[in-house]
Amino acid sequence: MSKVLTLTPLTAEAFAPFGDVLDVSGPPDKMINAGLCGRYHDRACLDFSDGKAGISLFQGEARQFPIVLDLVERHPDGSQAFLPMGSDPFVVVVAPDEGGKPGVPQAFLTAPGQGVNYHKGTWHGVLTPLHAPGLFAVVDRIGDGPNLEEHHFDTPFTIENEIKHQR
Ligand SMILES: NC(=O)N[C@@H](O)C(=O)O
Ligand code: NI
Repeated sequence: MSKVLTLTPLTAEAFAPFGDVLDVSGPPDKMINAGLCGRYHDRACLDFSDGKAGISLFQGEARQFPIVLDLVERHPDGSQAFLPMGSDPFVVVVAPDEGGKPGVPQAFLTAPGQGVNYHKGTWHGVLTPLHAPGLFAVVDRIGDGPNLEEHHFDTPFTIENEIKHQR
């Protein structure tokens, strides 16, 4: 038996306790390149206990709904940003920390072009594309040690393909 998670549109406000939403909503912070480019400046908190920041490419398998969530993870030593290299929405799952274990997860659907940056230590689902090729640039910590803590839920959650708009 699984518990159903409601999928809601990703908003910066709802995601704020967990990380940053990267998108070009609103006016740019500055115009550059002779007025031909808007710069949305310094929009994510990159935070690494040690090591260095790196950029990797992830090619994730596209998932079909209903999506079963039985695992979340976190990176105690660094933030992790997922920047889609296409315009397909993807599923983002986060959960609050409750005494070292994840609480009830929240599932979000990104708008086309939105990326996310999980703050250091935030419980999150693994990369969950919905469309091939599932190509993402990932900015996270490059350093020693696993920088990974996983939690397997005793009872999995199910994410249905039904978007509920936030009130
Ligand atoms: N393990 C890994 O690099 N990927 C995960 O951290 C993830 O969030 O997808
Ligand atoms: Ni991760």
